[in-house]
Amino acid sequence: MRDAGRIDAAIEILTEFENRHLPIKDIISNWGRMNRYAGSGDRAWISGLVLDAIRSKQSIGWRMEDDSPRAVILGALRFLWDWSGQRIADAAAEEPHGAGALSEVESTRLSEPREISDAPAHVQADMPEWIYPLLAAVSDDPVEEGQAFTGRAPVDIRVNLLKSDVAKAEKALAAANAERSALVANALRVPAPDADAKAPALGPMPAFGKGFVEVQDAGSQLAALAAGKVEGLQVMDLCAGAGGKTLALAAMMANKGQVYAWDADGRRLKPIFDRLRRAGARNVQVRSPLDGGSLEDLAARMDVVFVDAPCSGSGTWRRKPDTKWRLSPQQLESRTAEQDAALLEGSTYVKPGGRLIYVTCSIFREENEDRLKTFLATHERFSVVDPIEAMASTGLLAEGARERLEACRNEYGIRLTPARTGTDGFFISVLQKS
Ligand SMILES: C[S@@+](CC[C@H](N)C(=O)[O-])C[C@H]1O[C@@H](n2cnc3c(N)ncnc32)[C@H](O)[C@@H]1O
Repeated sequence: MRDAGRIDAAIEILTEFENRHLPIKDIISNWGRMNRYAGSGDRAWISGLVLDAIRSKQSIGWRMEDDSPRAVILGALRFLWDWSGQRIADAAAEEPHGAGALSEVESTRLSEPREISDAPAHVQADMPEWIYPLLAAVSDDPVEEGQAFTGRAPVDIRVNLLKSDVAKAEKALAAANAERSALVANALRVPAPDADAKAPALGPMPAFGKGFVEVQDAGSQLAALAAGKVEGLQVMDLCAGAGGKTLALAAMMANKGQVYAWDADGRRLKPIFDRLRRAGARNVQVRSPLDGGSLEDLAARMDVVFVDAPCSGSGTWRRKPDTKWRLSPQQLESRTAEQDAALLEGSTYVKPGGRLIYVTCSIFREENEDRLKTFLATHERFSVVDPIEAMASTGLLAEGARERLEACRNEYGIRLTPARTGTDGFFISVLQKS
């Protein structure tokens, strides 16, 4: 496809998103199914543009004085992809697949947009207006925090120490420009590609197929490290889902001790079996409500219970930018009720002297500090302990990481954000039972 047709397709997809409010991933794959002539390069280019536009759609709409999908896509090309006004005008006017010649007003707005510094704060932060105060409550510079969520995310990789080591993995992924993580000793980072560049295809690389490495955000890896020294212990991953944290925990345990992986929604556990096999993790017992499994026998027996709680996913807005605009106050409220339930349930499996790790990939106080405060008010045997100390005890923090993490600490745990740590947003807390 020529750029003209690709731009028109991006406008069509963004229009569908604005009209139907469905997950953008589904809209893009549906578009691909209906337009089979588009090759993989075209689809990557189009979805790259659409996702960039969605990340910053409010600020672009403000600068263009028009928040229509057409204005936002044209503005994304100008302000994010750095295309000249002439290049955009030529592509738009191209027959027969262009989106239609630019109007005089569009040309003027592309060349002389409004100053973003004059926009209201939530527009500068590219946040829905109702969310901005939630961000402002947890950050000294909410605009900067919000803007950091508009960037493309890098791909972080966890080197599976059950099967490989960092030097070997670095060599195996050299073609993808993988570099060492500044936070986790056994992690690599493939930087996000520039605007219309294609991301390297990591999946087909042998290192992935053989289980030497796993894709996992460094923030998620740090969350697993908060379980501390777990080798030989009895560990429960209560909200295991597809097993991201389970795999990291099993590797930290060097296959010694036992992990019990559970999820209230047994269907979510489906990918875990293949992933465990590939990773060479042999100390994980998956229990599922789907086949009548239960955790009853484990009450008050766990050294560590890991609660990777369901959440709004606000920390992952760089990767799933549509969720920033689709989140509602009602959804946020239901998540907090689920968090209280998961925390309460998890606590029943912790033995005296054991630890309860509470993690969300959300930055909001409502899903983190407030939940912990509520829980601690009625569970006096639990108290907050130092999550950074727990991480450091694994020996897997990268040099210098400790100082960076110290800046993220508060009385309940640590909050990671794209602006502060260059990771997805996470909250990580460690409680100890007396
Ligand atoms: C954030 S996701 C887990 C992601 C997973 N740990 C990973 O690293 O890939 C949260 C999971 O918690 C599950 N869940 C929600 N409430 C639960 C509860 N009370 N007990 C167990 N699982 C629960 C959900 O079904 C969902 O799969």
